[in-house]
Formats: sequence, structure tokens, C-alpha cells
Amino acid sequence: MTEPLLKLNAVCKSFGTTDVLSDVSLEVRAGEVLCLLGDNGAGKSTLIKILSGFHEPSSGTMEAGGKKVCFKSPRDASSHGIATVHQFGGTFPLMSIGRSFFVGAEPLKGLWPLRRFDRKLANSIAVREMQALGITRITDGDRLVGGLSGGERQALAIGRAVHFGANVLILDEPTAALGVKEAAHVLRLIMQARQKGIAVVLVTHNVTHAMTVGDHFAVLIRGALAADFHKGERTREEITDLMAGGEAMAELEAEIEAYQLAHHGHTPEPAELERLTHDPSGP
Ligand SMILES: Nc1ncnc2c1ncn2[C@@H]1O[C@H](COP(=O)(O)OP(=O)(O)OP(=O)(O)O)[C@@H](O)[C@H]1O
Repeated sequence: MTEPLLKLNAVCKSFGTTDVLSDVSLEVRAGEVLCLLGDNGAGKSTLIKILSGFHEPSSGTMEAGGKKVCFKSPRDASSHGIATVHQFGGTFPLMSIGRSFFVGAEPLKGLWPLRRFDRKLANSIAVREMQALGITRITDGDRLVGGLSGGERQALAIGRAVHFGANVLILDEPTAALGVKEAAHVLRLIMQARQKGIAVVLVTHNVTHAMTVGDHFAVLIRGALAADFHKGERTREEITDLMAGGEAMAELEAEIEAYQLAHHGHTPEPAELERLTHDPSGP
């Protein structure tokens, strides 16, 4: 088996007195899609912010390419080939496709002091990369990003990451808010990235999407790694149950059963049920 491209060893993260991640150990390898699953507030975003250099772990260590790393900023993470694409592609609506593709790494032309942005080159590369990802409708790099569909924006962001040599691609809910066809296209882009040997970390709430492209699955429940398994090791029902906090439902069922036993078979009244369902750790 290949060396993991990214590895977390017993990572914990707290904000003040709030413990958000506890003792998370996880790895992702080249050419693998790791799906990070979990209910709202489980800690998925916090985990990917650690992987992408937005947050430092409170304790625990991280390795990239077999070497211990400590990312102080997103720039540190990107210098190790880690690219993060945020939910809406993280692109700038009022920028052109060519500008947005090269933001921070603009190709220049002309001699100093007249060096300036090479719009034609930027546009042609951006359009070529998008077309290579199957977005053949885009032929004009001067078009504004704001006029692209959600799937096209994802393609722009993924194309950009691949063009700049990412070896780990972190995608935060890339199919949320997309129609069925667009979501399918984004899933195809993920498969293309995997075929190129890129490690993909995919955050999603959608079990179907995860099961379609995932090789490796990690489920977070209240900041802890509740399950870490590979394709074929769990059924869809088991994954759905884990994601929906199946253990919380099992606890509630046990509490209702105990109530019925203690109250001669009566089911709890609505007020009592509310008291039972109230999760003291909730908001
Ligand atoms: N900067 C912060 N300061 C304090 N608490 C935070 C901070 N960031 C996140 N949290 C808390 O950490 C917990 C996990 O949040 P996180 O955003 O990582 O969850 P998530 O799994 O990504 O949720 P969702 O699916 O809803 O996006 C939440 O209870 C959240 O309120």
C-alpha cells in the first residue's frame, strides 16, 4: 500500500472551553476518495480547516507525504499540494473566468516596468482546463464567474486546483444546492481527479453521493471518529444510521422503553417526550 499523502495522529481541537474534535486519527492516500460524513455540528468543517491550514490543532500531529508538518496558514497547506474548494467554488462572482482561475498567480507579459496581466493567456488556459473537465459550453474566458452555474463554478475551482498541482483536493459539500445532473457532473470530476492519482477528501451529507464515489469513509459524531472503513465494509443503511446519529436514536428508544416499563406501558405525553428528547449537549 502507498504512503498516506495526509495523516492525522490523535488530533484534538478546542475553541476556548468547547472541545470540537477529540483524538481524531485518519489518513488519506493517493488516488483515494475519503468521504467525511457526519451530522450538522459533528466537526467536519473544523477538521478540513485543520487539513487546509485555517486552524492549528490544539494537540496531536499531522503528516504530509510521510513528514511531520505544522500548517500556520492556508498558504502553508497549499505549498504542500493541498487545495480546498469551498461550497460554492470559492470563486469571485465579479471576476472573469480567466482572472479567477489565476488569482494570486497571474501570468504576466511585457517588460518591466510595463509588465501586466496576460489576459489572453489566462483566458485560454482557464477555458482549456474547464473544457478538459467536460465543461464544453465555456468558450470565453472573459465571462464573469457570477454567470456560471454551481457545477461550472465547482469545475472552475477543481480545474484550478489540478492545474496548480494539487495532490490533495478537499471539497466541502460540492454537490449541496446542485441539481441532479450538475451533481452527477461534479461527481464525475471527482472520479477524474482520483484517476489522476489525487487524494480527494469529500465532505458531504449525501450518502448516495458518498457511496457512488467514495473508497474510504470516516464518520464523525460530536467530534470523535465514530467509524473509519473502506468501500464494501458497511451497508448503505449502516452508513445512513451512523450519519443520522443512529446511536442517539437508539438511546432515545431505550429511554422511551424504560419510561413505558416504569409507567405501566403508557407512552410518554408530549411534554415528557420533549424532556426525554432534550439533548443537554444541544443548543
Ligand atoms: N471558531 C469556533 N469557535 C467556537 N466554536 C466553534 C468554532 N467553529 C466551530 N465551532 C463549533 O464546533 C462544532 C462543529 O462545527 P463544524 O462547523 O466543524 O461542524 P460541521 O460538521 O461542519 O457542521 P455542518 O455540517 O453543519 O457544517 C459546532 O458546535 C460549532 O459551533
